[in-house]
Amino acid sequence: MPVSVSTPQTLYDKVLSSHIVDEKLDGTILLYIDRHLVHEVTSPQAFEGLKSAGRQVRRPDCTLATTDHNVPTTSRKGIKDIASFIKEDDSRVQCVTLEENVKEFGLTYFGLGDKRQGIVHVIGPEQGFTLPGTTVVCGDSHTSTHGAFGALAFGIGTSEVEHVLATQCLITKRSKNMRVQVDGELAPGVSSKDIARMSICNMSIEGGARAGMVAPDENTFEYLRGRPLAPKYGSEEWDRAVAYWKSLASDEGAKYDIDVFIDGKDIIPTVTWGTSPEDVVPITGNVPDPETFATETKKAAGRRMLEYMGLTAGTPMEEIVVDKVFIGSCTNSRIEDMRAAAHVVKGKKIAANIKRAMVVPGSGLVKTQAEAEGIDQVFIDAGFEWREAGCSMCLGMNPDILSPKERCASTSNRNFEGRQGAGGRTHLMSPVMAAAAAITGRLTDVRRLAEYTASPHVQARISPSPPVEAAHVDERVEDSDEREAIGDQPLDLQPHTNTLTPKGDSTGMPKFLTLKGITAPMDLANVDTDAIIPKQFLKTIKRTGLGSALFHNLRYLPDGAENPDFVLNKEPYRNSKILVCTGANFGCGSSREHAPWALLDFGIKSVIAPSFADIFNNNMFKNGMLPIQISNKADIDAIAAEARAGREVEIDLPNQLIKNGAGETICSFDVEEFRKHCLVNGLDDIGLTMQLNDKIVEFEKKRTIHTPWLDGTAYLKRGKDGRLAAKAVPVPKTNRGDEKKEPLEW
Ligand SMILES: CC(C)[C@H](C(=O)O)[C@@H](O)C(=O)O
Ligand code: SF4
Repeated sequence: MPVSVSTPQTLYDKVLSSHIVDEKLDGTILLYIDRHLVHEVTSPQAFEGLKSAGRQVRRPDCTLATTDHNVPTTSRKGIKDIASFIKEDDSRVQCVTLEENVKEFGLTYFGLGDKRQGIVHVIGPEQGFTLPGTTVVCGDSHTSTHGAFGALAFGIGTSEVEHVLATQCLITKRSKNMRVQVDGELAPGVSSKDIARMSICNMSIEGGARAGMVAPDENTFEYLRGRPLAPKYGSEEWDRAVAYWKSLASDEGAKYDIDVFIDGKDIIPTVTWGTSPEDVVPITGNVPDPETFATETKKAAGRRMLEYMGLTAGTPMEEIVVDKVFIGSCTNSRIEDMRAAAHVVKGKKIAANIKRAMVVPGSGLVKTQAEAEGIDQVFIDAGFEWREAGCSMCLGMNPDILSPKERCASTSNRNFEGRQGAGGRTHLMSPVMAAAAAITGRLTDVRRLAEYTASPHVQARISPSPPVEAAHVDERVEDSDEREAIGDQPLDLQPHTNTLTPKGDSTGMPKFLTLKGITAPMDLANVDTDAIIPKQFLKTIKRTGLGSALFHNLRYLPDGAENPDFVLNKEPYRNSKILVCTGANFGCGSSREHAPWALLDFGIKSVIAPSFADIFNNNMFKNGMLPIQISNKADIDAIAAEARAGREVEIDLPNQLIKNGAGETICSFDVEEFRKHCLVNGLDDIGLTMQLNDKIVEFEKKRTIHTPWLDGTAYLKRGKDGRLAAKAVPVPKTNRGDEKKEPLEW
């Protein structure tokens, strides 16, 4: 929705300010959410929360659900239903629970029998559900992908999923702006993941950003043309939308907090060597020597990484032999990725030492398109497996996993310990580089493959994707077989708003005032949420019972016995109430709220660290827990010293002080006023937001006037004139605020 301002604004500022429902003096913002994607892993507890509070989904028409993380990627021919198809109990329960929830709440859902099923971050753009200038959220950290369209898109935890389902809003605050500008030509062999819109925005989360955004331009409009949920191409509404989308680019003279300029020719195909996405080197480089790292914490982390990865410092990256190759994930499983990798593979065979090479398209539609282009056969002829859509070996919540010590060339986005399977070793890279590794059997500079540099795909990554024909897309949606296949889905969604019943009661959390107890010390940096709670424990549909799995891979030895060296297995730390970590970026990676749930279930209510990843930080607060950022090294060392001595530490939230067991102050700490208020009073966010229902209704009326394409019945059949069939239920006039306009003019 346009906002008129005189000072130059960034793209982020524009999208943010046009979605503010309410802003408090302390900067707390109630943000309206246009698009909510839902998947099976992070939603069960949210739906359960709605049910127990008797709440509805406020905007079913702005919510889209699919199953992706747990689903097997084996052939789905003859599939009867998800319950008989998924063999693994926990995965099946999670998927079936989602199906029950979408039915109960009337949401659009792409199940396994539907060609439109796929990874949330692939299907959103593919359907035109993701649109420029929108706010997009999902209980998944890689929601940042959708920023490629000029949307403000970010991952949220399960409590926030519940909040958005119930209120279509989210409580947030303003972020800082960083501009990254890549100029000039890209060198040959530099491709998606090294640099490309959706991949870059996808992995902006790995770079520490909450969201990545690219201003919409002709490439964006071309991509969106004819997508089922985009405004109808050629209609007055399309023109109106494009005019608005064009206004979103950052203004001349807009101010950024940080500016980064990169010359395209300096980018070399990049691979990871360690167990954090930041551990990268150019493929032409060597495995680094941790002894050259700046601090003792980094040196120790580097040594551990080399040991885990089975690598020796100084080894040329190109000498590293791989066992498996995975081309897929929300970073790199689109048709452009398939085409680029197939080009490298065409006419060749995978190397004899490759035990398994898999290609997993990001959605059923990507798969269908690739098959129409003969890409599947290129891979199959070379010895690859051609699979069905899903997250697959990116995370291994489904049967696609690495065995211990197996090394994988992977186009996914995270190389954390155990991410692709316990003991598995992941090297992240682009699709063309993974394809090259499959052919040579080792990490390989794709530019060495003779024909490669002459390929149109070398530079194709910065060109627009071929337009999707409108007729083709409409055909998919109107195809009667397909409608049958999804016959049990609530296709005739009603674009109505389930308005809130404002309840005065917003209490619901236990109050947090002071906390005194044993404090466990940790000296690791970048403690990721995969480490806090590994993927196999995400299959629960409950919030409780995860304490025994906390830090599973660090806490237990491969035979299941306790690791006597791990802090939580030692006395007195088995009874810790606080964790102090001296390394930065605690809780990075995935948005899984299971991480704070596991800490809480163990008994830890507060974590003290030099810095936190944003989603994890939010997730702690949403569970009545307190993350405390202490950036002063002397202070955090002093707290860690108390912890190491086995003495109690006290946190006094009302006075914002950390004290030693004797009650002497070690240091003070900052906490946002609003968050403190909620913790101290045990307030529940949803209850608070519900009290602002009038403002939300007011916002929705304006949204309908300014961006009517965001309300909708989405998948209803359209006539030749682009209008929805009579079966459609119009948006209630009271909510549109524009009596004269035809409600269903798409
Ligand atoms: C399961 C989900 C919470 C998680 C995420 O947030 O990223 C997953 O997609 C991942 O990649 O680790
Ligand atoms: S990062 Fe991997 S597991 Fe997470 S959404 Fe993307 S494909 Fe799925």
